[in-house]
Amino acid sequence: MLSTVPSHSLHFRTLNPRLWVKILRHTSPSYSPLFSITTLASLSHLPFTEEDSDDRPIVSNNDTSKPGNKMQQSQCYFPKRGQTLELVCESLAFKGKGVCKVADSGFVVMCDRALPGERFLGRVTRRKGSYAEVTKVQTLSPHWDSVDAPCEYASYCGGCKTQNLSYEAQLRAKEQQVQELMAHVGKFFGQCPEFVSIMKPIVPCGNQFHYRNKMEFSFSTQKWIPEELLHAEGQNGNEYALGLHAPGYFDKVLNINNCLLQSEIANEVLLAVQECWRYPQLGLSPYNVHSHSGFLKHLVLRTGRDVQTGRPELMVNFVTSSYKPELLNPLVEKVSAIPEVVSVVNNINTSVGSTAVGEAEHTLYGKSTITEVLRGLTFQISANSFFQTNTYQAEVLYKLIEDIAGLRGDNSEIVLDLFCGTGTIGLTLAKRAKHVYGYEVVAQAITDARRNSELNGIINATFVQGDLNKIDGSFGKNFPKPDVVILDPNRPGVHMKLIKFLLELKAPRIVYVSCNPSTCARDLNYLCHGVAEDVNVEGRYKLRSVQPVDMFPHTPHIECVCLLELSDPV
Ligand SMILES: C[S@@+](CC[C@H](N)C(=O)[O-])C[C@H]1O[C@@H](n2cnc3c(N)ncnc32)[C@H](O)[C@@H]1O
Repeated sequence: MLSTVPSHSLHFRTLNPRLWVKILRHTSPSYSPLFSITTLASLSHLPFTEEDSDDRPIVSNNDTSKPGNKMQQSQCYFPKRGQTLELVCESLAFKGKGVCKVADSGFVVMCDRALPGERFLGRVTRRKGSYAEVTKVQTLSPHWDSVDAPCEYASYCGGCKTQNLSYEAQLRAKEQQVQELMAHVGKFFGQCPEFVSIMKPIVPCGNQFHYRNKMEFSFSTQKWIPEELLHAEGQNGNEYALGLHAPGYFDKVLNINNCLLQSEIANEVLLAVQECWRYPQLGLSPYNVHSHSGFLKHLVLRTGRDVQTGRPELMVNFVTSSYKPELLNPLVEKVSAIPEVVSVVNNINTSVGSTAVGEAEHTLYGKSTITEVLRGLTFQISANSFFQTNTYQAEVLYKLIEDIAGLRGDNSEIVLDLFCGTGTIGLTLAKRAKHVYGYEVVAQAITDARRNSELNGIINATFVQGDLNKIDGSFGKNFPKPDVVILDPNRPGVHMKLIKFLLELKAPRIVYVSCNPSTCARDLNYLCHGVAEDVNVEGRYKLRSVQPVDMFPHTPHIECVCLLELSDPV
């Protein structure tokens, strides 16, 4: 029987910058671009707990028992709001923020868009207990890895944060982040002699631009103008905008005519819409998120591929606050004149929130879905179905998953695909498996997964809708014991109930695919070392490999594929 969870309220907190504060406080002040065993050795004793994920201060002003000690000095030192500091960025951490230490005190500050090695002046904007946030005022000397960002919006846009760091340096920073998290949150350094060989070098992304097959732009009554452009001639913050949200603003949008992350053809569509949607005679108004009035909410562009010709095919999705197709007609005519546009849909979203998913959908031109090919299988993609956003790198990722899953290929093994989405991973494994069982919470994704298996003539896959955070004793009764479990949760990671289930299930192999290395490291720690707060939960797995994959260049996101093997197979 599964034991009860003593303190699971802690479990779903996302590990936050405080963790980096602890790591950084104890590392050398000089920037070390590569993973350093010395650094990690000096860190291995640090008590990284999940308390690091809440907002309580982890240091106090009173703790000054050993004057002269650098760490103690840092505990006494707090910069003031508005104070300007000269800083050197040491590494990239949480959400791609640059991490720096104040000279002499070692006090940690975080700065958006500061690059490792960059010396700059930063103004303190916020104090957060044990660390402070600063905004960059002026770069004094750039890092030698800095490059000119090719995108004209790179300095202001919330989309790409590290475009002006060379791609090689971005990869090094991501690799270092994963290693440090696995060492300290996963507690693998020190406990695992093969740690260095387990950590694989990051797989770079072959296409560093134009890699996103889906982009969501927002219409707004308020065009965001960056501070440094405020006084430039002709700049007016009251104009309408269509583009991406300014970092930190839900109500201000940076107007964008071209985004280097999406396909060239998607940019053609964006420009076509930009050229005409403001014409007064069309009577189109952007949605106002304050007064909840207005019509146009989002423009979502999805790029797929015609299975027969291999040519790109595009879906244009107008998300509006009500159903008035006659108002959209001129825009539909304009975009459907572009030959690659094969589908124009209208999602109606009457809620006051900013989500682009509609309660109702109408097809205004062409088909209601587009297609894409992945690992030789065809997938139908509708406006709201989940699909890996970087198709090129998803091919690489799924090949890795297939290799790591290590199916014998004699169709004798059972695969359990947890958090299966539209079934893409399970379906790519089905040809080598006896049967695939997929579980997923979103009903529409399960419908898509079943349709995708039919479309590809796959009959050995079963997809079930269910919430994996709410499993009970009956979970596991409807499928045979798996040989391989695929775990692909979203950012919060795996719930303790499921961790315990997996530890009881004792599948020989688990492939953990993660888009958040901090929660991944936490869960791997539980699966390998048990749960410190619950002596009844013992770890049963050995970590065999951690393979970071760069799916999203110029952003802080990191994907990892990890292999776990049962310690004592019975
Ligand atoms: C990172 S996606 C992976 C999707 C899929 N494996 C793929 O590669 O396309 C995570 C999936 O987990 C699903 N999910 C999130 N929370 C869940 C829960 N509590 N129970 C079951 N599925 C959940 C999401 O809806 C999403 O489809």
